[in-house]
Amino acid sequence: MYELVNVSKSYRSRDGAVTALDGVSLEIGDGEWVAVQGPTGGGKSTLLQLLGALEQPTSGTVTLSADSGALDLGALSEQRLSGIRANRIGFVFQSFNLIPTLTAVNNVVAALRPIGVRGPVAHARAREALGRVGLGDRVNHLPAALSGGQQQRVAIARALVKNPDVILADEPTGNLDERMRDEIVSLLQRICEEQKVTLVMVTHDRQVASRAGRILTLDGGRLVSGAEV
Ligand SMILES: Nc1ncnc2c1ncn2[C@@H]1O[C@H](COP(=O)(O)OP(=O)(O)OP(=O)(O)O)[C@@H](O)[C@H]1O
Repeated sequence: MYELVNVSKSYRSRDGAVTALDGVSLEIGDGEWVAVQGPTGGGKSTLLQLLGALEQPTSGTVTLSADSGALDLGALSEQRLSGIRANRIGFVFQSFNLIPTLTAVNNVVAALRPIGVRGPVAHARAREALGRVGLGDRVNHLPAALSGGQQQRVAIARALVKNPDVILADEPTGNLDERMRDEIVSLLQRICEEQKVTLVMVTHDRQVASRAGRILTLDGGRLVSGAEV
């Protein structure tokens, strides 16, 4: 799915350049579930942003497999990258990031618009995705009328509705209590297994990470364990 070769990422800040990732090389296979751990500032979110084609590496290569051959994400135009994000990558965040003025179903429909799926077809697909995450009876609720766990289910439905190849989740259980955490992780695990979707999850929670097939540990921008498949 992904191959990273000697990837570094620096940001310019007022105090000079900050190296967020430093010489990271790794592979992530199709359908793998990988957890990303490490101390704060270690580079976890930066890695997810590179995998999500939201940022490009300062040096090294990030390649994403495609039917047409491997795509070098650092060499593509913003237009191509946004097409890849819209079609192939689902994002799930700690703070859910739902649009507060849209109902659950319309939040999910919004993920289909950039790939040209609209109208009744989009609504049918969104309802079906909400059914898959156990929210078939909440489709017309606004986010504020849903619990945190339910809002995260809507966000998962929104990520999955386009049938992505990969879900990138940044602390998806960070705002949930333990019971909700376990439900959300089980849901993501089950759906990704069923749909053969690759799952990369940043988490500070060791119990969550222990359920992944592999744990990557980033410290000071360097990959200190988990590179080997
Ligand atoms: N847009 C940016 N501009 C400047 N510096 C940044 C930017 N994004 C990240 N950094 C810096 O890069 C380093 C790695 O940040 P990153 O957010 O990837 O770490 P993290 O492991 O996700 O941390 P946390 O667990 O606190 O979320 C940090 O020193 C951070 O301050």
